[in-house]
Amino acid sequence: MGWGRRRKGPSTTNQSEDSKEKVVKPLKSDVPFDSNIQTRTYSNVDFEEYYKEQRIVRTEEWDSFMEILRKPLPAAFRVNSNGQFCDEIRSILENDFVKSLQAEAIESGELEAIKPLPWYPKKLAWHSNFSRKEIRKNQTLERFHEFLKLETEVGNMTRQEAVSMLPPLFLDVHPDHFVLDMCAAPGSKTFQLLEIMHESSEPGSSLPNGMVVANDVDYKRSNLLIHQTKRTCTTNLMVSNNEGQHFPNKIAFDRVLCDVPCSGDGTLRKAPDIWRRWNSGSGNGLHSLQVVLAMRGLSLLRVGGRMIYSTCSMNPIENEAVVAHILRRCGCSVELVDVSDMLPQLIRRPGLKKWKVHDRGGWYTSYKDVPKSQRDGVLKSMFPSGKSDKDYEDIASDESAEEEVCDLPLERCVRILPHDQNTGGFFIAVLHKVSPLPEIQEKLIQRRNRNSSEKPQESVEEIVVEEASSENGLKPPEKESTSKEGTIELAQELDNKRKAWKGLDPVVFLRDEAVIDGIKTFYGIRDESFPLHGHLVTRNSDTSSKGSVKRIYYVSSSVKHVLELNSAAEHKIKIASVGLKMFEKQSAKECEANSCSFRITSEGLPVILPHMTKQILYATMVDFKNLLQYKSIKFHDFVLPEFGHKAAELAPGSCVVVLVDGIQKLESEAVRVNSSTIAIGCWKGKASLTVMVNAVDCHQLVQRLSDRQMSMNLTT
Ligand SMILES: C[S@@+](CC[C@H](N)C(=O)[O-])C[C@H]1O[C@@H](n2cnc3c(N)ncnc32)[C@H](O)[C@@H]1O
Repeated sequence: MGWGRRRKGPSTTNQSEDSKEKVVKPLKSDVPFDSNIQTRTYSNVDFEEYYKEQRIVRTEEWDSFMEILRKPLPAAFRVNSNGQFCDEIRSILENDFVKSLQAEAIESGELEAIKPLPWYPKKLAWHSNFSRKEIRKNQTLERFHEFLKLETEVGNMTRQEAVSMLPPLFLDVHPDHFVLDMCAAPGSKTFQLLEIMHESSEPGSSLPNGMVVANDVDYKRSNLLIHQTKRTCTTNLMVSNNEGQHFPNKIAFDRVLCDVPCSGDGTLRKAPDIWRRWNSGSGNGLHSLQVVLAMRGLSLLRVGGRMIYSTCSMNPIENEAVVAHILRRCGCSVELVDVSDMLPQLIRRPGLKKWKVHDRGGWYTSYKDVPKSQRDGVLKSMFPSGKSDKDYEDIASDESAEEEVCDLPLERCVRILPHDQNTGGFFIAVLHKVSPLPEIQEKLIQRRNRNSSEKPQESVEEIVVEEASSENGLKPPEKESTSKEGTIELAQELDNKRKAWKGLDPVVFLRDEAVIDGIKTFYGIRDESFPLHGHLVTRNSDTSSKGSVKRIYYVSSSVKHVLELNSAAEHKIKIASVGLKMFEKQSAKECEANSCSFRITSEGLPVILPHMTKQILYATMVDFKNLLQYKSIKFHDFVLPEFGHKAAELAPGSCVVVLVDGIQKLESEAVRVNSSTIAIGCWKGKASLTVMVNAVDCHQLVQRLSDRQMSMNLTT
């Protein structure tokens, strides 16, 4: 609301007496000459007036609601359930930091310094009563800060707002699900979705059959996501840069997370600058985009699938109004799910059934009161009844004078308010697709009538996908190419479309048989255990000027399938990143005869190790720790000479050193790899073994191994 741009309030327009009564007086900032410049950082008169009017809390709660909004948000973090040290980290939190930070908590008037979030499974998510700023600045908290920093950097923990952890939990993701995260960046929920998907798979067992497509229109924010999700070491992720509302309708997803762009006033405690900028226009301005994103999400959802619509805003125009509108559009084909039995420890409020709409002209309780001049910005879908002028004509005037109440079961929506459990504000609606959307059904009937004599009967689901596909010019592939030949054809086709997306290199299946066979032979990888053909991809940017490949990524069968669909659909999905970087070319100088020029990357190691039968060394703790500490050790300098001999005998080049418990296991041909196996990538040179792990990971590993030894000493 800028200076000199005020419009007339509705009370000055030509309206009936009835409607005048229902128009609430304008906000203070709409009154002429009342400055909208906020002098205090933590207040905004418009905000207060708006939410009082919307009655998002009871009058007697108002002060506690406002009080907590002015307090910094406590830090929250999650332990990565797939991390190698998950149990250790949880135990350090429970047994060390809960006690050692307690004195600090008492001093600052809190009962507990850190505690597990009661509603998050397996004590994996924690809440600290200190804000992120306090943790950074306070000296006593320094050790805790260092711990959080290091474990976050190596991927064992993730800092994430408590409320932002909710949508992936409500989504109920299984390992075989195809999941679309429509507005995914910077990616904390994508990370969590992948964790949930991988949770039940042990290293060595097959990769999950499902996958996550993490889409965001903003490529810069997507880079944050790519960086953040690197730590999950997943082969089951594709990152794309499409507009969510135009996401190609080729794949029917089992789950869709629609965490839409919003005004974000639920994050006031974390981002206090919102106090200064807040106005009701932001929510109104986003409503239409939120609706189209949610509608697209539902059309991409397979029948029987679940979608979460979520925002970090408290504004009903971005929340209940959007949900009500999409429910009205979808009729009986979509249900709002009652999730009151999920996460019983979570304190939540029901969705609102009544709200009003505000713009620069003032407040409106129903669409018929909105002057024509304001109707560009105030839409009928923003109101509880969603009625148009025509609809109002059909109802008796005394009935239409009543305050609008939405007749949909919006109480099933989940509202999280900051003062209920010391969090940010959040909104979640869980939607279940019962049948194809009415718009699709309509087309289906028309088409059946047209083609009934010519075409064999198709299943509804096929037609939903096809129907949606034709909208985007997408056609199903003739058949899935699984053979080497098929892969080569696909790669050639992809090559022909190199310029498909400006600024993004196309994904190309690796077809160099010599490279693939070289890798398989050198590391002893058998096709029946871990097929490489058809699963290795690269990009132009990962190819040298002479055409030789520098980086090779591994994609799961699910991702491979989507790549093939996308290829058949003329690359409508704009792929920013795909799969897991597994092999990287070493410079010619480092590669000797009998060696493979591709080393295994740190992120690829956990995935490929269970399938390797060659280039593995087994080290005891002392030599393993020495390697981490000194980075490079001559063969004859290892504490256990036998280990040095084995290292000397190994083929030169990339290898893996696995930590084993006792000397007797050094002989073992293959240590069974499980989630607790500790291994590092190394390079076997002429006279020494060199660690190929970055300094931070080395430091963290030494730290964890020391902790482990210390706790073992204590128990013996
Ligand atoms: C609330 S944030 C998402 C946060 C994310 N889900 C997470 O947990 O880290 C909304 C995101 O939507 C993206 N966005 C905005 N308009 C979009 C559109 N039309 N299609 C897809 N993404 C969009 C923004 O770039 C932003 O990253």
